[in-house]
Amino acid sequence: MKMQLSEIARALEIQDVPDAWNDIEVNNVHFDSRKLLPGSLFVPLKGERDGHTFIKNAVDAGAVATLWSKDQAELPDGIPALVVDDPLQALQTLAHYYLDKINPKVVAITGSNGKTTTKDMTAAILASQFNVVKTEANFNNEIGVPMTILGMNSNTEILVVELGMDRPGQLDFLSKIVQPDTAVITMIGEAHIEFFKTRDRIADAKMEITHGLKEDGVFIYNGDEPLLTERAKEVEADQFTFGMQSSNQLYASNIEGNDVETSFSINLDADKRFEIPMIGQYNVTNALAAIAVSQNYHIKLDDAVKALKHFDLTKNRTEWLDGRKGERILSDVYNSNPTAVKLVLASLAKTETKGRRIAVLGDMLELGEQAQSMHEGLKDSLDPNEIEEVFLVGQEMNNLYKALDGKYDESHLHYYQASELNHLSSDLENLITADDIVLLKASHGIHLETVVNELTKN
Ligand SMILES: CC(=O)N[C@H]1[C@@H](OP(=O)(O)OP(=O)(O)OC[C@H]2O[C@@H](n3ccc(=O)[nH]c3=O)[C@H](O)[C@@H]2O)O[C@H](CO)[C@@H](O)[C@@H]1O[C@H](C)C(=O)N[C@@H](C)C(=O)N[C@H](CCC(=O)N[C@@H](CCC[C@@H](N)C(=O)O)C(=O)O)C(=O)O
Ligand SMILES: Nc1ncnc2c1ncn2[C@@H]1O[C@H](COP(=O)(O)OP(=O)(O)OP(=O)(O)O)[C@@H](O)[C@H]1O
Ligand SMILES: C[C@@H](N)C(=O)N[C@H](C)C(=O)O
Repeated sequence: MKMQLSEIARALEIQDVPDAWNDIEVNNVHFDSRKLLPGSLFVPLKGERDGHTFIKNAVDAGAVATLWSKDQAELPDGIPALVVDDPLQALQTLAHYYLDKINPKVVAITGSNGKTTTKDMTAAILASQFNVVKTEANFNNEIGVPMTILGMNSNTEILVVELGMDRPGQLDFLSKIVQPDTAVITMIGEAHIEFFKTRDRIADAKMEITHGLKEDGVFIYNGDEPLLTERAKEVEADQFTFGMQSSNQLYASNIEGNDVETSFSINLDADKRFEIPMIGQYNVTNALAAIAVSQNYHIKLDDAVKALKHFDLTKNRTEWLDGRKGERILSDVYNSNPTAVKLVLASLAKTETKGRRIAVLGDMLELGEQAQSMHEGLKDSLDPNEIEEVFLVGQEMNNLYKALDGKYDESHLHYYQASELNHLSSDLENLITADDIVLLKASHGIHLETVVNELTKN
């Protein structure tokens, strides 16, 4: 972004600012002094600590102005301060103002799983014809979405923004900030079900993404999910469905996969053959969502084919890596929940290998009272004839460990406390050979990426 400080003050309805602010240009916004660039507006937020205490760091890093909570005892030295009731709310207000100013088309994407992958795929296809800005990494909540909006530049034509939630009402709030022209729901799983109790209530919360949809907006959703098809009847906007079933307006056929890519055809044009550099039928579903969005913006299918062959995928989403001993590592460690684990285990079981298939599964968090049964329920996705070695990590995975007793010989079934990741890494190092495939999947909070880093470091 580029804005005069005086314009930012007007956007925040701050009166009587110094004329000198007309000559101060702000070219970035950040809430972390360790990451902000010279010329930035610093936004002090409260986490474990209070961001206000890092104002000197922000000034040293080149901040040219700062938001400042009216609750602070005194103003900061040596930097223009825009005094506001709440810096987070001010960040959101500024983002809404800036979105209106740039006025891009907005594609908003949510879903229990697949938001980030679909966002990356969608942005890649749309970029073949438009100037696109997309959510970086997983910046998808009440802080991340405003940051994404403020990351646009004056010639941004389409904003592809990921909207996350783990409580009712959050998507309603975010949808009304971004006011999408296109709202996408990838699927309904069990992510954060601890705070919803049922998938029905997760679906209710996901449908909130349509609350900010523009008058002439389009709602694009996974038509294979009954929880969505039934709720879509209440949505007045134009709609478009994608999925594996031929009842969808866009569906895939002739799906073929190997260990590094998956190809498929679509009903819109049988002559087109798509390839994605990922495994898993679920990633075909994500690609269908992206293709569906692209047709809303009249992108040629040939351009969609090209874009999906090679696109910039955010790390740790079913990502192939090379292990130190020559093994292939499938890193899927950003998050985890039952549907995702079952699907990625099914993909692993079908992946060709000269050696063994090894699954390293960490706890699935935020499942609430269903945690035990959902962890035990993974036993049906593990077959020693397909996945020879199983390593389980975390308190909840102890339930699966017990459930697999008798199905796996104890010499091929291993259990670790979440605090024993170093022990797990060394045991894996000792076991793995160059011909093996190793899948690692766990919730973010288990930090299985530390094991991935150990297995892949040069
Ligand atoms: C407020 C904040 O910045 N939090 C980030 C901060 O957390 P922490 O509590 O550790 O902050 P500190 O106490 O260290 O510092 C306080 C503030 O001071 C700043 N600061 C610190 C040191 C310094 O030298 N200079 C400084 O300026 C600092 O920046 C703080 O502002 O740090 C963590 C580690 O980096 C961050 O993770 C934390 O970020 C929070 C979680 C956040 O919300 N970040 C957003 C930008 C974001 O979108 N993060 C996404 C993950 C979002 C997510 O999990 N989404 C869920 C669904 C939505 C759930 C929603 N209810 C939610 O709350 O998230 C999903 O399932 O996808 C990401 O980072 O990937
Ligand atoms: N369509 C899908 N259906 C089921 N599981 C999926 C789907 N897409 C991705 N996954 C699984 O979810 C993992 C995370 O994918 P991705 O990051 O795209 O989801 P997300 O919704 O952005 O997650 P988060 O809520 O953490 O942002 C993948 O590595 C894969 O295991
Ligand atoms: C980290 C956040 N995006 C998330 O998905 N949390 C759940 C609990 C997970 O990590 O599986």
